[in-house]
Amino acid sequence: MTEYISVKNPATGELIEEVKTNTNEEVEQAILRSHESFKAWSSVNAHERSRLLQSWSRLIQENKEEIAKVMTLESGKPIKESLGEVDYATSYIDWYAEEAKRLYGRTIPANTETKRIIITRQAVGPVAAITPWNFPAAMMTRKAAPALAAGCTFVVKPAAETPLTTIKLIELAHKAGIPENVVQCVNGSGKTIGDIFTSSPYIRKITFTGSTPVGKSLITKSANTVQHVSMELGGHAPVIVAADADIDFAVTQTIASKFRNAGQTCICANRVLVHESVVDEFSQKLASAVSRLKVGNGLHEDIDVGPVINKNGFNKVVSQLEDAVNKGAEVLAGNEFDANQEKGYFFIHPTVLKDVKEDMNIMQEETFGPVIPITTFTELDEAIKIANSTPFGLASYFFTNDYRTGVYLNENLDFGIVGWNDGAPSAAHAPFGGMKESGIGREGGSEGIEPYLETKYLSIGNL
Ligand SMILES: NC(=O)C1=CN([C@@H]2O[C@H](COP(=O)(O)OP(=O)(O)OC[C@H]3O[C@@H](n4cnc5c(N)ncnc54)[C@H](OP(=O)(O)O)[C@@H]3O)[C@@H](O)[C@H]2O)C=CC1
Ligand SMILES: O=C(O)CCCC(=O)O
Repeated sequence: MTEYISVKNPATGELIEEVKTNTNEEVEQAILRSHESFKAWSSVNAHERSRLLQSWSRLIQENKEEIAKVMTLESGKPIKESLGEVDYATSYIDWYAEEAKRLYGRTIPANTETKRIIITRQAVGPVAAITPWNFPAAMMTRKAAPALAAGCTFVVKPAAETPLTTIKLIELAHKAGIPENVVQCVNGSGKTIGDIFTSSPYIRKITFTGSTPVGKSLITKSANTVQHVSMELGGHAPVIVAADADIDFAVTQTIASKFRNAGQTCICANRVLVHESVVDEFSQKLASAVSRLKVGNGLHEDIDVGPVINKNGFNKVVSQLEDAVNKGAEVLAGNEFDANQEKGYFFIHPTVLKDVKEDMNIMQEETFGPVIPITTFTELDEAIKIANSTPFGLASYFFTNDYRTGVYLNENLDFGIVGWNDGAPSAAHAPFGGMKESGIGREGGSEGIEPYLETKYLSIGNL
């Protein structure tokens, strides 16, 4: 019997579309097609692969408004953010269309006159990707673009909440001339399809963005087939506001970092540590600005913060808030909800908490919602200790105009991404990824294509 995923608008709970799921056999056939088309695709010359990627990017841009609308409908993010995400998604395709032409090898001087040593790079093989709902376009293209540029074939399983954007982008890839078997989309349960991907002898690499527990299980399962893995997992980003920081700037940047996609990003500000001498000024200015943010259906142009994705996401945030307030946190803004379980929409008003302590869950777990917990520190080392005290190591931020403080913080924070007076560090041309349980590997920049390449060492003898 054919099964369907009901894709619903998280701002209203209304059904947008039913998407047919793929049977296990269909997923296996897609993998087989990926395997069978690998040789031909990896043999296409890099300039041609680059041209095809450029055409894909152009077509996406030509359909930008339509894609953004679909993205807002299925993810709930404000339309201005969806339009921005389309640009962000194509920036990865544009970047890797160029990198395709720069997959250089090298030679190594041999220790005898009768040998030559040549190092070349080749595509790792068919790649399987599992992507999340929070960035339905960009998390796919930042995997697909380097994979295709390197000569890999690619099959993606998008999140059940947001398959429509991905389906549309894959259609456009085919329209751009990338062969249908080279880039494919399958739909269904993450667990079932993840198991098929990780046990397949044809898939040579699995790349995932999502929660840390799922990432860990994919790493474990892919060990059986020794697949390459790239994992972009949870974060718990600290923001450190030093005594000398430009407070107004720190407030603006913290808001930009925190409320993008209603706080549902793995790099958003999650714990704000403010020097005790400036905490009152910072908290008051922050709460006042946060109270002015407009919450609502992301299709309306003036909306700053949309709904959270679903009931599970809502319950997690509410339970963190209850725990914090019960343990003595003070609410400076928000802590209000507009949720309708029956209809299926869940809005959380942007919230600021003060007097947050380390034993509160909100300081230990990723929130994935529009809440800013503020705590204080006296010595810089105390802030560093708190910042580094979780298993996560994705993004961190600090605000200071003192170069010694800045260099010291950068050298002592155990995070893959550090924003110094910068709450928005993401860029296609820079390596994005985490330390510790936040992941393995980097996406973006020249580093982002490395995981899709094997190194081959050729030793020519008897010359
Ligand atoms: N790093 C990040 O950007 C993200 C982090 N998260 C974190 O995870 C929390 C929970 O969100 P949630 O959506 O449940 O995240 P998940 O990690 O469960 O989902 C992300 C993707 O993984 C798939 N998936 C789920 N279970 C498995 C599995 N066992 N094997 C393989 N793939 C699987 C999902 O498929 P399916 O649609 O079928 O569930 C989806 O495509 C959030 O609150 C947040 O803290 C979530 C999303 C992104
Ligand atoms: O939340 C994520 O998984 C990725 C954050 C988006 C970005 O800034 O690249």
